[in-house]
Amino acid sequence: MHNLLSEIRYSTVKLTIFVLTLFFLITLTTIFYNYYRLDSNYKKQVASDATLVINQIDHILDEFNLPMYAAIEELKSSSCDIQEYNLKRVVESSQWFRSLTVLNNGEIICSSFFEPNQYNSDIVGYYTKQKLSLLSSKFLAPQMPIISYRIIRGDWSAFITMHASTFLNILSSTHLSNHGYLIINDDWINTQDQMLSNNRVINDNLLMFASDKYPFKIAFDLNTVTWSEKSIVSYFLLAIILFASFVISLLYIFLTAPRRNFQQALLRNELIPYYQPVISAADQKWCGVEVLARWQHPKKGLIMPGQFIGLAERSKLIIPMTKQLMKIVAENLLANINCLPNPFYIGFNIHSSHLQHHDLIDDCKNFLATFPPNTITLTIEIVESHFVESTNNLPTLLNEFHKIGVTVAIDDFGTGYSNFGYLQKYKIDHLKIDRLFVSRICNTPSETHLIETIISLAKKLNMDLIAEGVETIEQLHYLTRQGVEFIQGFLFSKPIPLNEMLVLLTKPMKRIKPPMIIHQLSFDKKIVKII
Ligand SMILES: Nc1nc2c(ncn2[C@@H]2O[C@@H]3COP(=O)(O)O[C@H]4[C@@H](O)[C@H](n5cnc6c(=O)[nH]c(N)nc65)O[C@@H]4COP(=O)(O)O[C@H]3[C@H]2O)c(=O)[nH]1
Repeated sequence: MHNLLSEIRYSTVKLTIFVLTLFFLITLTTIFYNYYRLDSNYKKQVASDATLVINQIDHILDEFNLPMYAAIEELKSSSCDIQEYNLKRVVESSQWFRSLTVLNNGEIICSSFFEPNQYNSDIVGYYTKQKLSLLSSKFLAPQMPIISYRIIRGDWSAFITMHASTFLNILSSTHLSNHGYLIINDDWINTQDQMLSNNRVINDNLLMFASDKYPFKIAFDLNTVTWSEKSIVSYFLLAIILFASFVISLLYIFLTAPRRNFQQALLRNELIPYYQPVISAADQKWCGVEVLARWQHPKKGLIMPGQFIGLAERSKLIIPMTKQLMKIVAENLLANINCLPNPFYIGFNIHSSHLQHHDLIDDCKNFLATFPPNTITLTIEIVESHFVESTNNLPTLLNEFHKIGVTVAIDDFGTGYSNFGYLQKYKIDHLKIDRLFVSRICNTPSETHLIETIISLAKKLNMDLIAEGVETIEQLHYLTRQGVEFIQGFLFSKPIPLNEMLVLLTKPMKRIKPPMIIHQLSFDKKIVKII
């Protein structure tokens, strides 16, 4: 039994862990899936933005080549005096560059911006170090970084200067406008026109893209990107998933709490048997007991079956509960076998699900084997509904019970079923008249006829009758006169714990005599006398 309970506990714990882990994994996967889906979509978006920016900058630089080469060619054949005006016109008409300067053998020949007195090697070196340079302007606009672009044709070369913002504006038009950088050689500038040292920017989350045509790169720093910029939807989705996880976990814990409590009760042996005497109507002596479960709750006290049998059935703990009761009853009664009348009737309520359970027969065999032979009559009480709705294996099962000496009783007989065909179909030993009928004895002729019909039906089918819920002397005598063999009810005793039962067994059962006065009951015009 303990093994079975531990098994149930173990499998429940396993199931709980499994469900929670599964749930946790699903939630986590969903979160990561969404995160990475958004993240990879996001990275794709950044890459496509980067391609657009690079193409646009490449295109602008391409456009510079033509006027620069043209200026070199012009200056090869004419002087700066003549060409200076043209250079200035070219610059004015360009929406991009701010100066155009032509050099020969490294010396400035003509410039749209520099005066001849500024044509020194300092300027030349500064602006023509690289094909493309990012510089802080010395002359153009002191506060604004500039870009210089140089082309070479033989001994001749030319460079233009332009505001870095020309390219930075393009960078700013992307989704990550605030997190973009333009990198020329090793010089970094952000979209706010600030030149930075690269070690302030380099990190693992930096996406960098290089132009194939020109020596520049652009970079986006994803580290500085906030969630809200990535996607407010993903944020919201995460919150919903986490909230749903929380609610479902709470629901799970809340809904499974009664089952867990009951399971704990079984493990702590809080489910105990109470015994209600079954009395022989003929001599009013003990014949046996019906075992009725009680939950001895450590805080709530004694809990009646009406409050937990349903839970035990729903949570599939009714079988372990019955097995545990059988074990306790066997121990209780074996220890006191000498106090018991011989043979002693013991009735257990068996739930219909237990009848499908393959080891019920073994449990009954083991129960009987606990006692010396022929000292105990074990009866399993099955509610009427199970016979009516029974499956095909019921006849086989009933045969098996009879083979091992277990008798079968229909419990709560007559409650709600009008088709009694099953009574002939199955071999049933006892019929327990429900206390509803017993309580109506002598009420009206029709109700009395009903119980008479049940009694005569049981007799015709050779079944022993046990009347449940006998509370009054009138009911007792009426049932005795009708030939009901066994009586159970508060008139003799309520269900009691073992110690009280043992005390009761030592005393002779109180004998209930017929009423001294002739009791007259009037049903319409008939007079019935109960003596
Ligand atoms: N008013 C009144 N009541 C009387 C009188 N004589 C007996 N009773 C009550 O009638 C019920 C008889 O049990 P039941 O019909 O099998 O009905 C049982 C049975 O269906 C179920 N039950 C109890 N123990 C078990 C169990 O171990 N296993 C299963 N499967 N069901 C159980 O719970 C039901 C209720 O059990 P209890 O509360 O113990 O209620 C018991 C008993 O206390 C009386 O004279 N007057």
